[in-house]
Amino acid sequence: MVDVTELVTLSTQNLHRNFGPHVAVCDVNLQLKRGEVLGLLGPNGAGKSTTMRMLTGNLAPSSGSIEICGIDLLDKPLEAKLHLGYLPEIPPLYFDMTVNEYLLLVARLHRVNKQIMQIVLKNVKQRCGLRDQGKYLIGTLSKGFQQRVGIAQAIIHNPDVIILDEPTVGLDPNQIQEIRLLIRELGATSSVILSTHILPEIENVCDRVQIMHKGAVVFDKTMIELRQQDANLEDIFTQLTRS
Ligand SMILES: Nc1ncnc2c1ncn2[C@@H]1O[C@H](COP(=O)(O)OP(=O)(O)OP(=O)(O)O)[C@@H](O)[C@H]1O
Repeated sequence: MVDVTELVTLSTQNLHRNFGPHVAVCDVNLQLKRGEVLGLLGPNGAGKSTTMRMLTGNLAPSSGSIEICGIDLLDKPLEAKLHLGYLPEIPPLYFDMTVNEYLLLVARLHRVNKQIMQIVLKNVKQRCGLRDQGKYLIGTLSKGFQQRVGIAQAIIHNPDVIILDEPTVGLDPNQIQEIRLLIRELGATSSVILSTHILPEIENVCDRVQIMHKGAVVFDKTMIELRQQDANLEDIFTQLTRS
């Protein structure tokens, strides 16, 4: 018999964040299962990045709780973060390091075992299409390749939960296709949360979609449910976020 709690990799209870009097995120309750790719949609300022920053331990909630693989993120941040990979809106890159130097640094920070280090580095570069870029300074790479390095740092330690804030922004159509395939591949074994403004991206890549508006989750359905109801995501989005 499968233990359902083992399938849940991330859960939040009444997640809330104010900036002074402004409510940026309001009572977000979320459960994510292993093997699930969740698309987070919302107009500018809806609260997506604030939510993701809280889920990754980069911003303290005003109230509420977050568990990653059953570990309380606020009580045991280091332990919980071992299970997390995060690509923020602006990738955390060092432009004066080579790709190899940077990925080695990130792998060490994530406590990747020394004995498997070279295999891990080779593997992540291969998955992210960076096989030939290892010796280049990150600052000299194109935007698309820098984005790939950003994704590589998020997945290098094989995390259970991967959070990607607009991962395909600034990429050309071929690169977008490759990154979408990679996200699907990641979603086969991990849980992925993906924020994007591109509706077809959600339709192509995600198993479930949530729409945020004014800090709250106003829509939550699986792609199967949407298809069964013959619902149009663009119409739903416009109706729910017009005001
Ligand atoms: N550090 C901050 N100080 C004050 N207000 C903030 C701060 N960060 C975010 N906000 C506000 O919180 C709200 C939610 O912002 P957030 O960046 O989470 O939205 P978003 O959905 O990610 O938007 P976008 O799609 O434009 O990236 C906005 O009104 C924003 O101005």
